[in-house]
Amino acid sequence: MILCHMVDNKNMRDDSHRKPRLQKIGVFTSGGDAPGMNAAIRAVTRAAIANKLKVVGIRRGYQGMIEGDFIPLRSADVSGIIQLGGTVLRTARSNEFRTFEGRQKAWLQLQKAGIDAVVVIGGDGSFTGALTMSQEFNISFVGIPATIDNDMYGTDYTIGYETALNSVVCAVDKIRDTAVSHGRIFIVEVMGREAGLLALNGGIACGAEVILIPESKEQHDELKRFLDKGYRHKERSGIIMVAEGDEPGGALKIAEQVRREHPDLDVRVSILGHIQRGGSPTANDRVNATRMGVAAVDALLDDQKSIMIGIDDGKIVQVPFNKAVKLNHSIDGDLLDIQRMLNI
Ligand SMILES: Nc1ncnc2c1ncn2[C@@H]1O[C@H](COP(=O)(O)OP(=O)(O)O)[C@@H](O)[C@H]1O
Ligand SMILES: O=P(O)(O)OC[C@H]1O[C@](O)(COP(=O)(O)O)[C@@H](O)[C@@H]1O
Ligand SMILES: [Mg+2]
Repeated sequence: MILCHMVDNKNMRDDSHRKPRLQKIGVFTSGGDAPGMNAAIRAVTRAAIANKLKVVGIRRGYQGMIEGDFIPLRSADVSGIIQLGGTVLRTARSNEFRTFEGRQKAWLQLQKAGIDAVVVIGGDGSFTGALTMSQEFNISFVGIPATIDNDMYGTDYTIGYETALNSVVCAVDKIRDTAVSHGRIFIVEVMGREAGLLALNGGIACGAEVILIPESKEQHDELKRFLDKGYRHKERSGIIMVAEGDEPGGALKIAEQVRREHPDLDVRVSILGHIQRGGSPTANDRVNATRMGVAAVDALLDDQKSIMIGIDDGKIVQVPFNKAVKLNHSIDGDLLDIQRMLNI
């Protein structure tokens, strides 16, 4: 159960309480790109225009904000992008924004462009940056969670996760074909520096024999059990799914260990890498991005600041940034139990 504030969907709005000062908003994407970011940019732009606001696209994340890389966005500018992966506004990881001087430059650029409030589409790092800047300068941010890691507290979905999960499943199904044909153990590494959700659900969906994620150390005993007991299949094949951020290391480290302890096994490594970040967003990613984009503009019009829009149990919610970034999205322990039970 996520503790956060539920919001009703308001189709008929009474705008009389709304602050007249809000005239121009900025929107940008930041951190790792995620399929569905474009659907969110489109929804934010058109919802803002529908509410008589001007919209400015900030290119290349916080780095573009520092450099004043701004473009006006009209309705036609976001035509034909809902189905595109990546982000038309481009993205960046900006070290300069981590400094006070960098954030001050960014604020001066926003002032110069007359931007009153900003929608940030990104992950935990982007929201941490937005929170810090809003505490130092007079600017409001509302966030839309977009990361293939799905590692934000307070929302069941982050934009891009479902698309990435499907990419993992498509890739691993193909790896399974060759693993079985050759009787090989494949150690497949999926993205997630600190988060194992892609590995966990991808592993379940592909029937992986072992799943290794940073959130559960016990899984290494599972790996040992699996390798020691031999195999169900006399073909001696199997898929070991490992999250990039797993201790003591990713797939290459695990492969070294398996080869050392079981030199008889034919082991291969497959690191899926950035293929997981690209591609056309799934229908759900587009719908969620669209709902959250509209809700983000609504929140700014309601004078909200430093909150993330999320989806909890199908409903739009607002979660304070400090909760969304500091608390963890918990892993469903039942899924690990199920995986162990079925792996007999
Ligand atoms: N603690 C921080 N203080 C200020 N800015 C930050 C902080 N953490 C992240 N950022 C900014 O947010 C950007 C995106 O964060 P990152 O962690 O790379 O991606 P994501 O938002 O997808 O988690 C960083 O490149 C940096 O500019
Ligand atoms: O593309 P980069 O900069 O190497 O970053 C890789 C990281 O980005 C991600 O794909 C997404 O992370 P963020 O959404 O936090 O940016 C991680 O799963 C992965 O560890
Ligand atoms: Mg992140």
